[in-house]
Amino acid sequence: MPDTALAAATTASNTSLRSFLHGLPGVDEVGARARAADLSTRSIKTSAKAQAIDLAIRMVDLTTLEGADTPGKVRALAGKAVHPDPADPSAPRVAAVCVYSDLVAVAVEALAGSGVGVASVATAFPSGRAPLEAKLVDTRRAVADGASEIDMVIDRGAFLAGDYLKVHEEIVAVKEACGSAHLKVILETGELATYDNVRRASWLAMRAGADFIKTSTGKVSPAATLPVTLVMLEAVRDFRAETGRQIGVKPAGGIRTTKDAIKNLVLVNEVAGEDWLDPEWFRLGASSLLNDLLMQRTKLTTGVYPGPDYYTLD
Ligand SMILES: O=C[C@H](O)COP(=O)(O)O
Repeated sequence: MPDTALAAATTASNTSLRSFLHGLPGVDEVGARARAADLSTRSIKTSAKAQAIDLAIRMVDLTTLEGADTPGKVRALAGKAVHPDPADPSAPRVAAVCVYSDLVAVAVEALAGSGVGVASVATAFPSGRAPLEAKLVDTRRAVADGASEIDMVIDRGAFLAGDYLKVHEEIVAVKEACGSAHLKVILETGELATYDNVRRASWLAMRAGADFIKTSTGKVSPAATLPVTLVMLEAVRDFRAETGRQIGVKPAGGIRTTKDAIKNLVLVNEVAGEDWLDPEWFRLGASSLLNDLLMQRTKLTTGVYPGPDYYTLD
């Protein structure tokens, strides 16, 4: 894509955004599925597996996003984020704990000095259906309480209706409200209907200032499928080639096993490249992946699986 096309997309008009996004090359859906399936069959050596598991742990955004969340649950999760395996201090800490905005202050206090970030969902998560003013209040409150990362949802209704300008402007406004906090933009790919839309939404979010693009809220199925993550990894790769700016990727929702995590890491390496194989550029949003990573880690070290009650609940 010529630079002039990219420059034109910065003009804040729906016509220019539409022209840019619909001018992106179409996604070969069959090809994307086939490539993701092919890459997911790659096996890795035992020594590489140990490294991959530790990397995956360091990439986890340990998430609780339930209506029944309590300060006590968030404190327990924070403890687990810092010391995932109480019996093995060599187990690395996770990247961040991800909570609703009203629980940010609790997480920040519990994680003070730990190096684990606090991410907060915002902007009327998970639906995204609220006036922009309310979304900005939500964002500013989370940042004021100490969130270092904001996970915003896009307005899928506006996107699907072709109102790209509204989506663009909301992301720009939320980015500004974030201040120094990093902004992850959730596309909710399970509602975007086509892979072409996933590519368009990725570019729209990146153009508007996203630091990360994230697949899903975890509240809609399908969530983080490998072909969708592949399309988003292609987008960040191509965006960096065009602009020199590197954007992170966060698949989230339904990632529960070490196998799932390693398939994602293979995808990152093969599609975007090893520059993305770092928690700064790739995260795994998950509420119940960490225990499986810890179990597989212990199995590699000791040769036996720990019992089912060994780890605290995710
Ligand atoms: O952002 C993370 C997701 O909400 C987690 O989804 P999950 O509960 O399916 O792991």
